[in-house]
Amino acid sequence: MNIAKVIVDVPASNINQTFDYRVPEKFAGVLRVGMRVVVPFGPRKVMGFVVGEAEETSFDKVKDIGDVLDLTPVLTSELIQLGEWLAKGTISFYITALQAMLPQVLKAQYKKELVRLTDGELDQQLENLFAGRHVIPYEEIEESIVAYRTIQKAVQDGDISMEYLVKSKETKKFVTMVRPGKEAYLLEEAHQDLPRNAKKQKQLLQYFIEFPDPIEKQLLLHKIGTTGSTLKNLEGKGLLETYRMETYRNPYEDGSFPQTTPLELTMEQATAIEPINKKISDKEHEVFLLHGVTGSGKTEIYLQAIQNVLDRGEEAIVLVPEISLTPQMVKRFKGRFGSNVAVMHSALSAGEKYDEWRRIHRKEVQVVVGARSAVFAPFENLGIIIIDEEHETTYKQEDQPRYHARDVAIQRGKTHHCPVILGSATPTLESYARAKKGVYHLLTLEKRTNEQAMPEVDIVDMREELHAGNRTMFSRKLKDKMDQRIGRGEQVVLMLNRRGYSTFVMCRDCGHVKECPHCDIALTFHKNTRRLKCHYCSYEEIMPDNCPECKSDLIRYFGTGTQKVEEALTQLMPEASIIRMDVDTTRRKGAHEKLLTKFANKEADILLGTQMIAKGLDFENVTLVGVLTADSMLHLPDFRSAEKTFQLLTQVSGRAGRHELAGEVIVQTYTPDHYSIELASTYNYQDFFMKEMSVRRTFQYPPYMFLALLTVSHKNQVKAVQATQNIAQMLMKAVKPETIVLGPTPSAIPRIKDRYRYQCMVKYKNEPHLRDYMEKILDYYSDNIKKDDLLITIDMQPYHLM
Ligand SMILES: Nc1ncnc2c1ncn2[C@@H]1O[C@H](COP(=O)(O)OP(=O)(O)OP(=O)(O)O)[C@@H](O)[C@H]1O
Ligand SMILES: [Zn+2]
Ligand SMILES: [Zn+2]
Repeated sequence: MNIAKVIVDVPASNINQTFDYRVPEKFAGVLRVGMRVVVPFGPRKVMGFVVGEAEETSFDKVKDIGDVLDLTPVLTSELIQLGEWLAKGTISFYITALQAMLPQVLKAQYKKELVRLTDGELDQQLENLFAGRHVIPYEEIEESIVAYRTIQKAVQDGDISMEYLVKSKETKKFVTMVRPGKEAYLLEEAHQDLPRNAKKQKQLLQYFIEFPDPIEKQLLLHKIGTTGSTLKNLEGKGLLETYRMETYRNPYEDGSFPQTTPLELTMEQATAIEPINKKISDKEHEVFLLHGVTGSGKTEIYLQAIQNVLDRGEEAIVLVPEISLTPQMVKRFKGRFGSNVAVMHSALSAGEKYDEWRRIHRKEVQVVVGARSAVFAPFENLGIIIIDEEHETTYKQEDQPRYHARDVAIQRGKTHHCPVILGSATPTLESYARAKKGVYHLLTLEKRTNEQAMPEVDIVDMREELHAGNRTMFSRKLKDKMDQRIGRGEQVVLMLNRRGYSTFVMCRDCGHVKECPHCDIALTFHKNTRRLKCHYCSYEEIMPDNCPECKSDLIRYFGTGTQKVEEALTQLMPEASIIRMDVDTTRRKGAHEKLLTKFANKEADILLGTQMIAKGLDFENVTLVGVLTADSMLHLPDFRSAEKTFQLLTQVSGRAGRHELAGEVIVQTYTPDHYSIELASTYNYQDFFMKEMSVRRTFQYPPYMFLALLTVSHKNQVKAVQATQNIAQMLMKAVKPETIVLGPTPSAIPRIKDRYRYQCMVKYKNEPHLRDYMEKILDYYSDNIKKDDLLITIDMQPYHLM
């Protein structure tokens, strides 16, 4: 390659294109498409991706590539194209789309070093470079005479490796290994020659006489119960050798998952998997919507379809919503496929994420189970992509590039000619409507695998409780049932639907609510610090003793946080033991898993938590599920609120009675007649779908119409309104007459961090050029964006309408 076409790390609209750079002699034969480079850009040096190559360029003055950051490409050609598609579809910069596909560590220029992995002879130039050291700073290459080719080859041969210095507490990247330095009979001789009192040395030797395989030093010392100095003695005599070996920061000890074998499929499962397997063997793309009630064995279908893919030497991506929340899910995949599985989710440290990514990149695993961004796993032979709980909104990314993992999965499925499975007990209206139209292939599982009936759901009207004089947050029925179940040694799950709730502060005398001075939103009360905090900016203040308006001292906090429920529960049922699970108690890594294990071991009677307990949990002994406030989401300014309520109630009800013991669900609500609550209580997805579709048709929302949301923000309110007004007019002139342009309207949160926010919504059926119009708008305002701090965000598939 003479000329490299580079996308530089400068996210600006006039730079959203490739630039040509000459490849200097020292990188000839080394540089390949998909690698990251450092290039001069104006007065600066910036990072960039090589996305294409050419023998010559039409530009006169072309600068040289400054440095090469990778020794093997980090992006495949498929991902480079996917990046272009993604940037177009979401109206993002190409560079932003490319960076979204890579682990954090590869997005910036981290310090690097070269690590020697072999004790064997290296190339002489490399030997001189290392000069007896194990690790050298990467910059030393630049000052040395060693050719990049030589380094690249040594890396490919596994003699050295290039490491990023990631700031991470886990530095245990290399372990020291111990192995015999001499043949077994020589060890035995030495063993006999050792003096009697050299007990530990003898034990060490004895160990290697019995087990000559290398073993990790720490483990060995632990086994023998001795220290490093004993080992040093034997090393000095040449009897044992130590060396360093690279290990991955493996957050899941593979060995700790009991192996599982494929189950014999039920009739329903067998019928559902057949067309999937057919597409796998025909190497054809198709999207399947697997609609199966909770506990119907969707996961077993995924596992067996994946096995089929692996048998063909192909690879599989499984997306699950924020996997840290479902360690049980990881267990199921690791249990079936062992160390062939990489796990990627946000709770991993940057270093851990990079390690998992690298196992995929190096083709050491064939399966990845991960959250949203795992859809970009750099596999080259994909045989299936699975999205579990496809209705989860976490599959939509809320920053640039604002993509939905479902769209990316389908795009990759087309490229790789492989099936995509969307699985859910409560599919989104969009997906189900597509399945009904035959765009997706609908597969249905109506029964639980154990033929258990879905648990009975009882709706309790909390208004009646109030009339009857019960002012607690627990209805009499729920309280009675809890007593009964706990008395029998069974367990209870209580869910507090906190979305849309917070603990705000209000004056009981004048009704004044403390709001953030910079954002139009109530401050949240944090009990442990007695401070009020804004969840949109970082503003905080001390909880006042008196109302700032009327000076009354009756200023109190309201709302139902999990803490508050826990307190009330302890008062109501002092003998019951409770595990509370919410953002506060699960912040620390591994905390989530610990709490769940405790509950599974029956160390508590009640598991109390937020939404996070609704998904994927499977406890044998849970026979009662209580939902404390089913309707708190219903009144949010979001056209999906009924759908979300239905989904959540169905999911959480599915937690009860999954095994031998029959389960029961109690749903407390102030709006017992709302169709989403009524229909969820009878597990009637079909009727819910029909009803909600007619609502969406009436109000012209998806899936009848597509939406695009444009949000403008500025410190000056007038400027924000004017720009939005102008944009709405520009759009109205451009779009078809049947397309609806709404706005300017203040956003649901009209001010955040002192910036006023206005929005313009487009509802359309068919606007093939809408993205172009949007880009023109960004172009038109590019000066104001750069110089006047105007901010315009465009979401072509909005989920948060705030
Ligand atoms: N063919 C089968 N025979 C016997 N048991 C099965 C079979 N398939 C699945 N199971 C068991 O049934 C239970 C429910 O299955 P699974 O968790 O896969 O359902 P699911 O549809 O994924 O549920 P959810 O939507 O609640 O996550 C599990 O304990 C699983 O091991
Ligand atoms: Zn007051
Ligand atoms: Zn604020």
